Amino acid sequence: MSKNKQNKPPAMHILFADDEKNLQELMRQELPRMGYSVTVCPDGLTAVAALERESFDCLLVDLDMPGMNGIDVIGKARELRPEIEAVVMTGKPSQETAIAALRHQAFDYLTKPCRLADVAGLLGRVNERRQNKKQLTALNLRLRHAEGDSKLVGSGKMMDAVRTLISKVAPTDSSVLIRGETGCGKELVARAIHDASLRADKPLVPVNCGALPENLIESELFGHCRGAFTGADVARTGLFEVADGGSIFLDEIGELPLQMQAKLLRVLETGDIRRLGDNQTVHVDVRIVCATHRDLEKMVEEGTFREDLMFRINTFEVHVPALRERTEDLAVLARHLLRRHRTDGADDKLFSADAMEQLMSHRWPGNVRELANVIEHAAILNDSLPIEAEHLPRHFGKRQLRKEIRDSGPMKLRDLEMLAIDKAIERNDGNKPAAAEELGVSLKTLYNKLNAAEEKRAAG
Ligand SMILES: Nc1ncnc2c1ncn2[C@@H]1O[C@H](COP(=O)(O)OP(=O)(O)OP(=O)(O)O)[C@@H](O)[C@H]1O
Repeated sequence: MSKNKQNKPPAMHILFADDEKNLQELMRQELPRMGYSVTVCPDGLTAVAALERESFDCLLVDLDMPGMNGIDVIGKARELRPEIEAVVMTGKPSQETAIAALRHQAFDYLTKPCRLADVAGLLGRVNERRQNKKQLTALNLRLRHAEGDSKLVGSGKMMDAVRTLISKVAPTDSSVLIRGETGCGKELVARAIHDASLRADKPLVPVNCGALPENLIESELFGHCRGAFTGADVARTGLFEVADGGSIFLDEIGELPLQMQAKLLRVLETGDIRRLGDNQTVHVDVRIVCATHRDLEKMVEEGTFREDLMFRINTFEVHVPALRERTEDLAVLARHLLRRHRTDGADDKLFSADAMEQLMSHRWPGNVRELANVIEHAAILNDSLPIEAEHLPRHFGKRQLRKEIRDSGPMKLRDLEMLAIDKAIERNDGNKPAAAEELGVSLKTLYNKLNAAEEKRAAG
């Protein structure tokens, strides 16, 4: 097979229905020459019978046929083969028929007599649209895979409360502020809100405010004109415009610099955005969903977050609980996350009792994201099921600590405490607030203990 042929999209299968004998013959002959296969029908009823029997990519149908007209054939085709692209042909064009065709989502409209070149051009466009739809489906699949399943797993009391809040606020157009620790599922909640809203068929555009370089935030959010700044070689549509009609998810809103907070507030209040370098404003209709793991009230006190912006975004708050606060969901979440990698095995045989006990006894400072990573690690290491404790990451949980205690011989309680502290700091790559969180003490207590140990060491 030549390379060219390999790249060619598969030919379309066309259903042609028209009562004109000449046209039937013409299409029977010419459509295969254009590279398409065709089934020719002399009337509407025969066309419907063909639709029941075979699947087609495109329906080319005359409007006026004896027995069943073209609009009814399209209607039936929509029921039987929803993916089909329909093109209407008529010798007597009128506004009513054009409107009826559009109402049935016909792709286009051909007036008879039509030239073969017009038919070829139109079928080329139908084919292109088909390819674009396929690409879109493939991209959506990839996106779903990258984002994971958007189902909110967990049936404990706390997740039930979150779900109730989502179902109440979703259908309104209120701004929502989602709060919770890092990795606890805030983005998933934002998606659930959007999916249950009246904007569900429009885009949800996620923006990680913490990941955008400060000098690019404004152009990312509001767009820019060509030449607006050095390097702006082409105009760019901002994410607010992309989200028009849908929702924007401003993740890590607490990371937004003060100057941008002021600009964002203006946009939220008026709905008008101005591209960088443009004098005109554009009106957008966007629902705002924000998330943060930061204490915004404290930031307001410290002067690093605008109070007026906080009031604008927190009309409605959803608090997503940390994983350690809802251990009742841990087993079902662990199974759900393992199913992202494995489809074999019965649900109740996915983890050994020992492995599950270790998962249950961990404090999960990184929440569900940490659990997802631990499980991915285990799924890669273990070909068979159940997942055993030894497949969990080496530094994981208390296993390592237990082993060190066993290997170290007699030990003072104080030393045991220091060992737990050292391990927690090591596990969290030196991040003391995360280590304190994992140990279940305040950061201040952790520092006090470290200082006391240091003083003791210095004193010999
Ligand atoms: N209730 C849940 N059910 C199923 N999967 C979940 C749940 N909560 C979180 N996850 C999964 O955990 C991972 C992290 O979730 P998500 O990105 O929503 O967290 P986040 O709070 O937005 O994180 P960050 O604070 O870092 O932005 C994702 O893979 C997500 O699918």
